[in-house]
Amino acid sequence: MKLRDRVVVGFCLSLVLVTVLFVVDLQNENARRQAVADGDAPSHFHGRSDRSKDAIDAQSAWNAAASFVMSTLMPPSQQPPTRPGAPQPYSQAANGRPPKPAVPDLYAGDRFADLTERLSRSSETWRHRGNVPDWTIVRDVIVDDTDDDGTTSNEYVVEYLEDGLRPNTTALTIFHSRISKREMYPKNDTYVPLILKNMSSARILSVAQKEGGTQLKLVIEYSNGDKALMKPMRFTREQQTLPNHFYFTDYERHNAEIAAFHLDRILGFRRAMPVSGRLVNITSELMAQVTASDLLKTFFVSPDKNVCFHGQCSYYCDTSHAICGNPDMLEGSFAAYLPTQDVLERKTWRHPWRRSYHKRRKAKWETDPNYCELIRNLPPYNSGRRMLDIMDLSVFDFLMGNMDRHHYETFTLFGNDSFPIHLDHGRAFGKAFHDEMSILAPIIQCCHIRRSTLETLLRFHNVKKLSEHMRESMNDDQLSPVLWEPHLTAIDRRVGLVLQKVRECLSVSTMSGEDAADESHAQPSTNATFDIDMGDLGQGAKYTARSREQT
Ligand SMILES: Nc1ncnc2c1ncn2[C@@H]1O[C@H](COP(=O)(O)OP(=O)(O)OP(=O)(O)O)[C@@H](O)[C@H]1O
Ligand SMILES: [Mn+2]
Repeated sequence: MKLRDRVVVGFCLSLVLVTVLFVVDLQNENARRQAVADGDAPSHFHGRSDRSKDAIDAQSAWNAAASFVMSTLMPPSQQPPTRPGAPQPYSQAANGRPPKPAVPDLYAGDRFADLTERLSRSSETWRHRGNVPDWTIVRDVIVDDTDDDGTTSNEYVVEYLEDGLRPNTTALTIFHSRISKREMYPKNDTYVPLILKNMSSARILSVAQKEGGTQLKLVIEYSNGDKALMKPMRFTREQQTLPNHFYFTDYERHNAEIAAFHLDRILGFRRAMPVSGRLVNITSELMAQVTASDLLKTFFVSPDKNVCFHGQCSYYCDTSHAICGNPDMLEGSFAAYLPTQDVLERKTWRHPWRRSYHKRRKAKWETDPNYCELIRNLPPYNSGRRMLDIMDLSVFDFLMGNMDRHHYETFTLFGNDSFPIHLDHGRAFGKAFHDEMSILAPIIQCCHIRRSTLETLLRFHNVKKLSEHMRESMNDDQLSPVLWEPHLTAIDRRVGLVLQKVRECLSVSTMSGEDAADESHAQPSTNATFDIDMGDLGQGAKYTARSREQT
């Protein structure tokens, strides 16, 4: 081939090559434009075909779906750690993670017709009616302790103490004079709303720290001389008990105190003092009214320019656990003050189903299934109302998840046959997605329930839900909504769980023939055989409130 021919062929070949390169480049350019129009970043995709883009899209969608499924469905312990040794999330809801999946409500569709039928049987079939003189022989599950005519005899503080109480000039002093042997206040009491209103709006005259107890509380005095016990807000409503905290190291929740008062009233117990929420200004309403220097010197301004204070107490009273306003507005619960001890003395009792307050030890009742037999032989549980009051307290605490019932108090004026005061509910409403069945231990182990309490629970289960009553009742509170919704769901679910336990008690007692009229099987008193120290069950002499954890 001549040189001229070679040049022509080479030129033609390079023309073809340039044309091919041009066409390829044109295709890429079209594809890039398409990718931009699809919203995809060009850098993800230069030089790849549509098929490979689809594959990448599918892969990333799967990865996202898989990581979502992993994070929502798998328990945290099985999830691969994001970084070895990385700190684990500190709390459940406050950190933005989705709340736990709903807890199944096993008895939502069960109307407990068997329990309703049992309650409808004529009164002649009730073996124990009125005061129970001897609990060692009672094996009835449902016990009716109202008198034969359906009434309950009562005595009032005012009949005894007219001279000792402050003059009846405020709603609270009148309330004090009407405290009775049966209850703190009567049904539909008109003084309760007045007291709630005053506590949430009256001018605060003085502020001091409450001695005793483990966490910070303030004694608030109003211009009319009335007092309230204030527990300040530490966390938002959604904050749950920290997973690694015991019941005795849990923080107190101001909203739990408010909700517990409403729950006690709705259940018809009326054994708690009225508690109201209030938004206060830390600077002008609290700090300005403090006179004690040891409290005053704990107030400070945080780096975020919020006003804070921490007070002095044995748990969580330091700079790192300070109570802070926003920037100086703070929520708190305000519990109406009880009459002073020198006027109306109270007695402190160790709760028979008290927990161990120890991180490793168990209480006697947790290991001894016959524990109730010990208790039913002991005063004040062996006669009168106290046994049923402990069962009521167990229902009350179970519904709100309160594990911190170490002691309770009664008014000594009325003797042993008087109600336990429902006090100190700051550690209730801590776990909305967990039902702590051990709180029902008194009911499970003794198998007794007061007839009126059972009727009330059945009504809440079958007619208007307890959560609806709670929502309505708490609606007027200044801090409404008082409870996080999952706690209200939990309350309804727990009503079903109590009813189921009562049903189980009834079926066991029927199977063992204890339902028959013959009571000859009554247990002899086992007073002589106690092998544990029950010495301080009757009083709280050994009780120190400084730090409750047992070492
Ligand atoms: N409304 C009230 N009026 C007067 N005194 C009260 C009132 N509520 C509680 N107290 C008293 O204050 C003490 C401490 O209150 P509370 O138990 O609510 O606080 P706490 O810090 O949770 O205590 P603890 O750590 O002992 O459980 C109680 O033992 C009780 O005698
Ligand atoms: Mn407490």
